[in-house]
Amino acid sequence: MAKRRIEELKELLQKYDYHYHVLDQPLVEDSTYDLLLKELKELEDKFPDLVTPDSPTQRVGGQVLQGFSTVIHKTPMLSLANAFNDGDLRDFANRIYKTLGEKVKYVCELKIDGLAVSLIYQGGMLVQGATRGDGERGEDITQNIKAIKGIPLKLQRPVDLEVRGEVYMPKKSFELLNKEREEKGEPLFANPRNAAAGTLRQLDPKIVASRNLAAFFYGVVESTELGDSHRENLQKVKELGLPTNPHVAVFDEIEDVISYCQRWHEERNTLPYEIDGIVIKVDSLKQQQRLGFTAKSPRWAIAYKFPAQKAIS
Ligand SMILES: NC(=O)c1cc2c(N)ncc(C(N)=O)c2s1
Repeated sequence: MAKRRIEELKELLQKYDYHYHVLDQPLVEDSTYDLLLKELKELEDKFPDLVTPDSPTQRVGGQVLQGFSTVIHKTPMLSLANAFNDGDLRDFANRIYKTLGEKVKYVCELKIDGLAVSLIYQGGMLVQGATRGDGERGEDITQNIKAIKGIPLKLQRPVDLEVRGEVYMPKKSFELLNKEREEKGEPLFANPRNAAAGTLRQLDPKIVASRNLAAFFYGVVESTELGDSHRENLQKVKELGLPTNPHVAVFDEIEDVISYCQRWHEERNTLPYEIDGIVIKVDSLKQQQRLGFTAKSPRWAIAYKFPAQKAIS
């Protein structure tokens, strides 16, 4: 019966999307995927009242937008203070020890060179995607977010969640896109970050769908179920079906954080996406709360920035 088959197809396609775009381990050939999607589309055309917002057929909305409406972030999207050398990292550690009078664990994550976004899920369904904007107000890019296949339209559990992440363009997609633009005599994008930004600013979601953007999520804001450490929250985000970056490390000593930054500064070119540094956060949410924020950034986190890579001529 149609309703059951539609549910079955949605579940299959969502699983295939997750394995292909998040785990990078396809389960079926593209042709098989396309056939199932076509069958779902035909069934939904025959039974339009059985269409649900989490159906893969709803990823690329119909209309081209006239513009983006403004979103006011319930919790501001703050920027990170920067560290440019080992000394800055040691100062960061000393300030924290001075304030707390106790040791902390540091969580280190790759700083993805993309575009910060904030997603809101209600009852597990994606209801809004917004850019950072000025931190207080961003643009509503929900339509474009839905066109990014690695971003689930429905979470593995029906939770209410606001999650922060970075949308980026993998290096391979960037090279391909610039090759196409060169053949068409169009201006080239300077780097994957600009290409991702330019793509998310498109008013036509079909263009976004064609550009192969991806995302990593790294911060939980509003959630019905917060853990008590950043590491645990990252694990929760992953279990809910959101893509998270695999390179996460926890250290007790800032000297080990420094070597981790050094290592990734050397190895960054082996990654299939661009990073511009390492984000270091205090792991315990209680200790984060005690450290609080300055006017514009958390005292419990810092971005270790790599020196800009010389442009490859
Ligand atoms: N501006 C910010 O707060 C952040 C920016 C970024 C970024 N570009 N990449 C990764 C993380 C992370 N893993 O926390 C953060 S946090």
